Amino acid sequence: MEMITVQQAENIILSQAQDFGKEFIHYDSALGRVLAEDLKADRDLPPFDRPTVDGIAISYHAYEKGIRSFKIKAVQSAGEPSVSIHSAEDCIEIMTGAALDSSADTVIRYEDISIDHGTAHINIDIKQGQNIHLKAKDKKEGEILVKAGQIISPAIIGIASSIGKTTLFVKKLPKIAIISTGDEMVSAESVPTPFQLRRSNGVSIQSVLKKYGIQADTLHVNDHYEEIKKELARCIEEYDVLLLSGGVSMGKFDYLPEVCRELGIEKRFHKIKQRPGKPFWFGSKDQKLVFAFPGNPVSVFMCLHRYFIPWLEKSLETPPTSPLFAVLQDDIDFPFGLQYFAQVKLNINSSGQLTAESVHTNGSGDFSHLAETDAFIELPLEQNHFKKGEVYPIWKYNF
Ligand SMILES: Nc1nc2c(c(=O)[nH]1)N[C@H]1C(S)=C(S)[C@@H](COP(=O)(O)OP(=O)(O)OC[C@H]3O[C@@H](n4cnc5c(N)ncnc54)[C@H](O)[C@@H]3O)O[C@H]1N2
Ligand code: MOO
Ligand SMILES: [Mg+2]
Repeated sequence: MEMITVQQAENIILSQAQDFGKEFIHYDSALGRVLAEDLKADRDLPPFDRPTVDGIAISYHAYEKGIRSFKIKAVQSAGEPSVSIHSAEDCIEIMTGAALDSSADTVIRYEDISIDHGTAHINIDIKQGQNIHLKAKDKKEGEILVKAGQIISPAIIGIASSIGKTTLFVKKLPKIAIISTGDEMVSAESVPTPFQLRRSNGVSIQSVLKKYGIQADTLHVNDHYEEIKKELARCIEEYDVLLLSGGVSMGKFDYLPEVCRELGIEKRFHKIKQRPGKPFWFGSKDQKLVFAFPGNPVSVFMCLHRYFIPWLEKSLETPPTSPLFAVLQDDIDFPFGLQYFAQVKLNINSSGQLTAESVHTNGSGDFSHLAETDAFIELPLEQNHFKKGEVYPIWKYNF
C-alpha cells in the first residue's frame, strides 16, 4: 500500500471515534473529565439579598426623609438569620455575605459612616439599593449553570460543590494500555549499560493522558516475537485502545505489524507522508483500536497529539483543543515530499498574535528539545519553502 497523506490518516482515525458510555463519579476526582449532564442551580443565586460590603443596612425611605443618624439595633454576621428594622431611625450593622432582611434595602460601608455611642452617622450621599447583590441576580433556581459537554475545570468543580452535586455524571473514558517495546530500553530505575537507554515513551504518553483523567496501564515488552504476541493478544481483549511505541519500521526486530496481522488486528494504514512519524501503523479488531507509533520519542509525541488526542476529543464530543494557528517567525526549507511537523517555541507578540519560532533539533530521536519547545507546526505537503509571516496550524504539547 502506498503511503497515505496526513489528511487521509486523520480521516481514517476520526472515523473510528467511539462512544464509551457514561458513569457517575465523585466530584473531587472529576477534574479534566467531560460533563455529561447540565448542572442546574438548586436555588436562586445568590439565595438572598447579600451585602457586598461590611457596614450598616438601612431603609432608604428613612434617608429620603432626611434622617442621617441611625441607632444600631443589632449586629448581624454572615450565616445568621436576618434581622429586621422596625423603626425608620434604626439600622443593622451587617457583614458581607449576610442575608439582608426585606425591611432594609441599602447598605453603607464602614468607611462612609462614623459610629458614636451606638449611633451610626452617614457622611456621604448614597443611592437606594447600593452595595447589595440581589437574590437571583446571577441565576434563578433551575437555571443551567454549566452545560453538558464541557471539560470539568476547577471553576466547574467549585460550582458543583456550591449546588451540592458531589456526584457528577460524566463521559466514560476508554480503557487504555500503553505498550512500549525495545530490547535496549531499560526502566527509569535501572542503570543502563553503555549500549542501553532508559525508556521514556510509555510514561510520557501516560502523562499526556492524565490531563484527560485517563489512568492508562503501561507495560514494556522486549523485541521478542512470541512475547509481543502473548501480551498483545491479552491486551486487545482487556482494553479498548492500545497505544504502542516502537517496532513498526523496517528493522529485523520490528515485529508489530506482523504480530498484529497474526492476531487478526486489521491494518487500516501503515506509513504516512510525514516527518516525523512516517512508519505510524494503525489498525483495529472489532471495536478495539491499535495506534502503533514509531519508537522515536518525537514521533510518538507528534502522532499522539496529531492523531490520538483529536480521536479522543471526538469520541468524548468535546471541542478540539488543537489545531490553533500561529505566525511563523523564520523561513524554513524542507525539500522532501513529506508533510513536515517542525518543533516550535510559541509566544504571543505585542499585537496579541500567537507566534511560532522554529527550533533546530536533531530529528525524531532528539527528545532533549521537547522541553524547550511547545508545539508542532504543520507545514503543507505541497510546498518546500515556508516564509516568515506565514500562518500554519499548530499542535501544542506545552504552553
Ligand atoms: N530502513 C529504514 N529504517 C528506518 C525507517 C525507514 O523508513 N527505513 N524509518 C525510520 C523512522 S522514520 C523511524 S521513526 C524509526 C521507527 O522505528 P520503530 O517504530 O521501528 O522503533 P524502534 O526501532 O523500536 O525504535 C526507534 C528508536 O526509538 C527509540 N525508542 C524506542 N522505544 C523507546 C522508549 N520507550 N523510550 C525512548 N526511546 C525509545 C529506540 O531506542 C530507537 O532509537 O525507524 C527508522 N528506521
Ligand atoms: O520520521 Mo521518523 O518518525 O522518526 O524520523
Ligand atoms: Mg525499528
